[in-house]
Amino acid sequence: MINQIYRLVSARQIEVTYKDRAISSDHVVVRPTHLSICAADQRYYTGTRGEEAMKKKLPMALIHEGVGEVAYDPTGEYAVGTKVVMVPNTPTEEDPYVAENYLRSSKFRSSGYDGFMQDYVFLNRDRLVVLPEDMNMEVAAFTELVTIATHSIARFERKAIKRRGTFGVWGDGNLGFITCLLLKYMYPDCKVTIFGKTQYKLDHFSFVDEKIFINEIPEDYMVDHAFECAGGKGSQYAIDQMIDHVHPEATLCLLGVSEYPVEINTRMVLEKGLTLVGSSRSGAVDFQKTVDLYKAHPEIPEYLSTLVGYTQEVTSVKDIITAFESDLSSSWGKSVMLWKI
Ligand SMILES: NC(=O)C1=CN([C@@H]2O[C@H](COP(=O)(O)OP(=O)(O)OC[C@H]3O[C@@H](n4cnc5c(N)ncnc54)[C@H](OP(=O)(O)O)[C@@H]3O)[C@@H](O)[C@H]2O)C=CC1
Ligand SMILES: O=C(CO)[C@H](O)[C@H](O)COP(=O)(O)O
Ligand SMILES: [Zn+2]
Repeated sequence: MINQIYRLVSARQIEVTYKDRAISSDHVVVRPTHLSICAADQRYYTGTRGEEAMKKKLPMALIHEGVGEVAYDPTGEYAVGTKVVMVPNTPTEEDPYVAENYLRSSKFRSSGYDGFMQDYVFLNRDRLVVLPEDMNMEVAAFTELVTIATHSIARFERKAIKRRGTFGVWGDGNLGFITCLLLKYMYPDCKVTIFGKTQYKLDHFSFVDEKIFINEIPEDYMVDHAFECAGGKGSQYAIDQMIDHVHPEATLCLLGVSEYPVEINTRMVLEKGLTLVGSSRSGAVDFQKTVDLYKAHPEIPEYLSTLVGYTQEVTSVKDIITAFESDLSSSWGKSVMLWKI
C-alpha cells in the first residue's frame, strides 16, 4: 500500500512523501488519531537542534508521542479499531544489562527515523500497548512523556539509597508536573516539593505537598532526593540548586535536555557523595507499566488532563504548521494534534 509521510525537510518546512509498504505478519498497521508535540520535536522544527544534527537526521517525520487505532493486523491478534499507544523506540538487539532505550543500535522515531506523522504507522507487534476503552485520547496522546517519568523513577528506585522521606522536583512544566504526580502515587507517604518560576504554572500542581519559587528557597531547606525537569539553560541553575538542597548521599535524577554542555559543581557532588542518574527516553516495559498505572488509578489520567493545553484538528500540512507555531506561543501544557489528515 502507498503510505503518506509528512516529513520535516528543513526548519519550519514540511513536505509529503509517498512510500510503498508491503504488509507482513510482523507488523500491525495503526492509524494515528492523536499526536502530541514534544520539546525535542520543536528543537527540530525550529532548527535549534544544531546544524550537525539537522543535517544528519533530516528529512524525517516528527512526533514520538501518539496514540491511534489498529487499522489492520494480518494475524488477527488485535481487532480493527483497538485503541493503542505507540512505542517510538525500536530496538534491533537485546542486551542482558542495558535497557533498550540506551542501546546505540536502537532506532528512535523522530530522531533520525520517521516519527508518527504518517497516514499509517507500521509497528512491530511488541511496539504497541492496548489502552483502556474509555481512555481520554487527548491525555493518552502524551503517554510517552509519562513513560519518561515512569522510567526515571524506576532507575531511581534501583540506584538510590533507601531513604524516601522527601523529594524535590525542579521544573514547573509538563515533565515536572508528571514526575510530581507519579512520585505522589508511587511513594504515597513521601513529601513532594515542586520548585518553579511561575505562579500560574505552580497553581496547577494541586497534589504536591509544597510549592517553592526557585529564588525564594530557604537556605536550610533540604530534600532526600531531587529530579531535574527544567531542561535548556535552566538545567544548570536547577542542578546547582539541587546539589545545594539535598542531603548527603542523595540521588539527583537528570531528565532535562540541553543543547549545550552544562557546568556541574563536582566539588560538592564529591563532598556530599551524590549519585547523578541520567535518563533518556523509555522502552516498551515502561509503556506497559504506565498504562497499568492508568488502570489502577483512574485519577492519574484525570490529573493529566490539566496538561492538555491546546488542540488542533489537522487535515493538511498547513494545519501541522499551525499546530507547531501555536505550541511555541503556548504558555502551559501539551499541544495535541487531532490527526485527521
Ligand atoms: N530525558 C528525556 O527522555 C526527556 C526529556 N525531556 C526534556 O525535559 C525538559 C522539560 O520538558 P517539558 O516539561 O516538556 O518542558 P516545559 O517547558 O513544559 O518545562 C520546563 C519548565 O521548567 C521551568 N524552568 C526553567 N528553568 C528552571 C529552573 N532553574 N528551576 C525550575 N524550573 C525551571 C520552565 O520555566 P520557563 O519556561 O519560565 O523558563 C518551564 O516551566 C526539556 O528539556 C525536554 O526536552 C522531555 C521528554 C523526554
Ligand atoms: O524527547 C525525548 C524522548 O521523549 C528525548 O529527549 C529525545 O528523544 C532526544 O532526542 P534528540 O537527540 O533527537 O533530541
Ligand atoms: Zn519527547
